[in-house]
Amino acid sequence: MANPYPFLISFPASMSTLRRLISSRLMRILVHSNFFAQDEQVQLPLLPNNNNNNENIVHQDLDDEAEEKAVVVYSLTPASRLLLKEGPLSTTQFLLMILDPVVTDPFHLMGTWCQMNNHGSHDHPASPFEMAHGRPFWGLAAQQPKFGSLFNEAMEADSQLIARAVVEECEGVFEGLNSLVDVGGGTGTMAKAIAKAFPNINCTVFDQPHVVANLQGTHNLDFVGGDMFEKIPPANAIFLKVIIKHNYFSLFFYSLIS
Ligand SMILES: C[S@@+](CC[C@H](N)C(=O)[O-])C[C@H]1O[C@@H](n2cnc3c(N)ncnc32)[C@H](O)[C@@H]1O
Repeated sequence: MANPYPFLISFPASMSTLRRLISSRLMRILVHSNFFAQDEQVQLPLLPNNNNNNENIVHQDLDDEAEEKAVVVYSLTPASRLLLKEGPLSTTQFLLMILDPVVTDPFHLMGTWCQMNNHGSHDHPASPFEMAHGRPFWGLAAQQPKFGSLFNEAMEADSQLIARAVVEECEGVFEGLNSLVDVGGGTGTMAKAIAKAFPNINCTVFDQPHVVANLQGTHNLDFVGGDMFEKIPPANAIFLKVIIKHNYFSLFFYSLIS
């Protein structure tokens, strides 16, 4: 069957033997970790350097002389399909966010921060994140619009993936509800999916004022700005997704990527 997820990896003849070897090893690791599936290995003439045939994932595996004439065909797996930018359930933005230096830099301070905590110091920063950036996560996300947008897009990508399972597999949870408030609901991806699947439920997305500013609702969806620690809009049900204490934000992401 033709690979429905076209992708081409080719190693030009100009590439050094060492780099080819490294690329070949890298592909093996990616296959081993289920990022690619190795479909077949066929004896074919080497592809021209400027090959534009992108019907299959093709990798010229040049470990030894025998393999020099072989072409190994790979295909994407369910895990790597989630990383296709164009896919409806793409998690690319989420990955880009957790790999952003704003998120990764604090990990380098994790050891120092833990030691400060162990020594009972009272004026230590609340988290490795605060130690690196001098302010809490939400403060930085609000003050740096570029990172704020990256974060919101990441959460939208995650919600798109989860929303499908929630509305299709957990239908019963929403039975009998007239209203629901998604507390810390971000830009409303999850609430939009719920409001669409259950038109009788009035959904409110409640988040920090700058996050929901200028977002348009529908007949059964509205956006309200505020601080969840002060007051939340009343509703039959409260929905919480990925709401965690900011002190542990770094640890949360650490557990995601480790
Ligand atoms: C990790 S995100 C989760 C977003 C969304 N629930 C999701 O899963 O896609 C946490 C959300 O809580 C919001 N938030 C943080 N502190 C808040 C507060 N004090 N009051 C209201 N919302 C807050 C953030 O702006 C962010 O959108």
